[in-house]
Formats: sequence, C-alpha cells, structure tokens
Amino acid sequence: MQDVVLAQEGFRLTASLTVPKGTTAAVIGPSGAGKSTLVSAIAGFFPPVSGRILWEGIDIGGLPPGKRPLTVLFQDQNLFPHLTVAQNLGLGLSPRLKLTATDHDRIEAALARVGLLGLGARRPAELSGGQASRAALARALLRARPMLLLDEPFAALGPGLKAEMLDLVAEVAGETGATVLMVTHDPSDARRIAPLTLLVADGVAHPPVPTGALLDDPPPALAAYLGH
Ligand SMILES: Nc1ncnc2c1ncn2[C@@H]1O[C@H](COP(=O)(O)OP(=O)(O)OP(=O)(O)O)[C@@H](O)[C@H]1O
Repeated sequence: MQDVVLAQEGFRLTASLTVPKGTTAAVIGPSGAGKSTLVSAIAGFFPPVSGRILWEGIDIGGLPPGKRPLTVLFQDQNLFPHLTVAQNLGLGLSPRLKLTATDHDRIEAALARVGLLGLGARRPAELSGGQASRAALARALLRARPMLLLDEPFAALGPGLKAEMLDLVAEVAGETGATVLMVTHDPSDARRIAPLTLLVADGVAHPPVPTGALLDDPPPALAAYLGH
C-alpha cells in the first residue's frame, strides 16, 4: 500500500506498507482503529481517498472486488443461504456453478478437509456457526487465490476449533504459497500462525514487524490495547 488514505466521517487511516509475498501477517489493534476498513480497501469494498494498492507491483485499485487476486473471509455472511453447502463451495470453482465431475470431487475433498464430509447437501441455515465457518474456509481454499484476507472469521469458534482452523489456514497457505492477512483480537492467533504482525492504531496502519518481538515488547498503543 503506497500512501493510502482511508477516511469516513470522523475517521482517517493512513497506510504505507508492504507485506512480503507468501507470508502470513496478523492485523491487530484497538477496536475501531480501522482493521476491517483496511481489509475492505484491499478487497475493493472501500475506496481509498488517495494512494495506491499494488499486488506484485501492479495497481489493483481500479479492479472490482471479484477481479482482485484475493479471497476474503468475514465473520458472517460468507455463504449464500439459498444454495447448498456444496454449491456454495462450487462457487469457489465456477461463479456460474458449471461444475465438472472433477470439480465435484474437489468439493468433496475440500469438505473432508474441513471436517464436513456428508454435509454438502445442507443449506447454511442447517449448519452450526462453526460448521458454517469451516464451509466458508473450504470455499476460500478451493478458490486458491494468491491472497487470503481473514477478518476474524473464526472469532465465534471455541478455542480448540479456532486453533484447528488457523492451523488449516497455515497449512494450505504453506502449500499454495498464499499471502495471508488476518485481522484478530487475539494475540495468540498471531503467535500461532503469523510470523509478522501489522499494528493498526492512532490512525496509522504500521508496516509488519516480527510478531514475537512486537508482542513481547509492545509500543504504548499496543500495550494499552493488550492490557499490559
Ligand atoms: N459504515 C460506516 N460508516 C461510518 N463509519 C464507519 C462505518 N464502518 C466503520 N466506521 C468507523 O470507521 C472506523 C474503523 O472501523 P473498523 O471497523 O475498520 O475498525 P476495526 O479496527 O476493524 O474495529 P473492530 O476491532 O471493533 O472490528 C471506526 O471509527 C468506525 O466507527
């Protein structure tokens, strides 16, 4: 992000930073600091006032969300309620759901990977919150875009399940070489899978720094947020 300025009423955030390709970076900072806004801007849902957003040196700022080289996972509203779970996953492969036999096999494999084998025929309303999160993650995995943006998609899960999902993200990101940006309120999420962390506080999205060092010796804005 080059000299990016994001603003809405009473709120302004600047970002000049680079996330190294293929790494996982956590995004942490106080509530209302602008973490979700930052992710929305990268995903193309929130236009910056100024500045450029580049992927591999190419300005993606003019592209609509669906054309950007990324998948974004939010806490809610990831699944279409009128489609089955399998069809929702299918959207990760073909936006018009023109699916081949191979596609169906891949969908089954993705469901198995997130522990949802046999639930493909259900509608999202017939899943628990945790199962819905896993289905959304499975679709993101099938989409296999170079960048994965996570805006607390696992916040509603219990600690064990959340850890499992994080590990799955790390595993798949490792396999595919994806660059991951993960908004979280839980420093242990960052320690678990993100070598780098990007602090959003006081109107600035700071460049990513090594997670352990940042959390062990936090600057004042982060220390206050962490309750140190
Ligand atoms: N639709 C909106 N209209 C006006 N202001 C908004 C809107 N959405 C968010 N804001 C404001 O923008 C700022 C950044 O919000 P954002 O959701 O990005 O913060 P956040 O760091 O993700 O917070 P949290 O950790 O609580 O989710 C906040 O001051 C918020 O009040």
